Amino acid sequence: MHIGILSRNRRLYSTRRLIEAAEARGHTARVVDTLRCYMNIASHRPSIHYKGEEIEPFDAIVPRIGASVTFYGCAVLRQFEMMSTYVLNDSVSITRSRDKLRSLQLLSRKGLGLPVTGFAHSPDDIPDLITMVKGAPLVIKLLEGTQGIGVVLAETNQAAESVIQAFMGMKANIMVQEYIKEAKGADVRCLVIGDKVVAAMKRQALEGEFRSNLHRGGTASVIRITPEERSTAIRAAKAMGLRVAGVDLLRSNHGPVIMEVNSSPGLQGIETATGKDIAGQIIDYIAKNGVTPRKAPPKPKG
Ligand SMILES: Nc1ncnc2c1ncn2[C@@H]1O[C@H](COP(=O)(O)OP(=O)(O)OP(=O)(O)O)[C@@H](O)[C@H]1O
Ligand SMILES: [Mg+2]
Ligand SMILES: [Mg+2]
Repeated sequence: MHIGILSRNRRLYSTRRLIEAAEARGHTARVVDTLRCYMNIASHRPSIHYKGEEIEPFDAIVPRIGASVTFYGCAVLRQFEMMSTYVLNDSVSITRSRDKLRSLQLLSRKGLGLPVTGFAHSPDDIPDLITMVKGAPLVIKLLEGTQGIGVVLAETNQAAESVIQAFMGMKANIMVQEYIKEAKGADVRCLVIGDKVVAAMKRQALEGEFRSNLHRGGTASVIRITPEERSTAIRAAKAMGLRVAGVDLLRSNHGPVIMEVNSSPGLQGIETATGKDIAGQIIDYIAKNGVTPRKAPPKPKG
């Protein structure tokens, strides 16, 4: 196979590992800088141009699209889809996963466990919103935050009210969530490939911190997950339409609750914690399940 890895930077751990894994299996791989792809979308024969030339055909594309380039990255990925190239995660699923509210609404519809979560626009509705999510302690989150930045724990209703007011005053989109205290500052990352959880790790927050993000000083260790956690993670990835996903769970008193589903999960933390060759498993999955024949684009219907 000839695999294209959509990534901004070839030196990133996950990108490097995917190339290594592809080459180790006798495939070829090329890093394509997402932001250097450009295209004529009105052409009757969809194509992508790259640094002055039409890009070569790929058997599969592995999108590694960072949160800051979601919009353009998904447009490029959609163009590959137009060209009938197999994409590991498709543009619709990635767009979906980047909107925390939309994701939680979808997961809820599938009956998956979630922390009680509320969302409101008007400051007039704050007291009611706080009551609706059962009062403090509450977690308040910026919808577009990452790496734990913009996630605040409010210990009292009064603190919650002023933090929500402040965020609303800044026109920031937020959601308000029940604080899962019994998780004790830990979450579980399940790495899903296809219909399997291939690896799982526990991330534990620093002493005195509730956010377990590795960027916030959290530490990762290998963990055994329960059958219920396993099936929750697999169903969550499926509900989102993702073939590869990092599903983050909290261990609550009423079973696993999903915090979020990541569509470009990092490989460094989980490979280091578990010692598993996740990049290799991703390439093996594509070789087995992916790769549509390149020369036969589907006939237009109707
Ligand atoms: N409702 C909650 N109850 C308990 N702990 C929570 C809750 N929500 C978040 N946390 C803790 O805070 C951390 C960061 O929250 P979250 O993952 O939602 O945001 P983020 O990491 O900033 O977003 P992203 O992962 O998309 O970058 C989580 O890993 C978890 O440890
Ligand atoms: Mg997170
Ligand atoms: Mg995330």
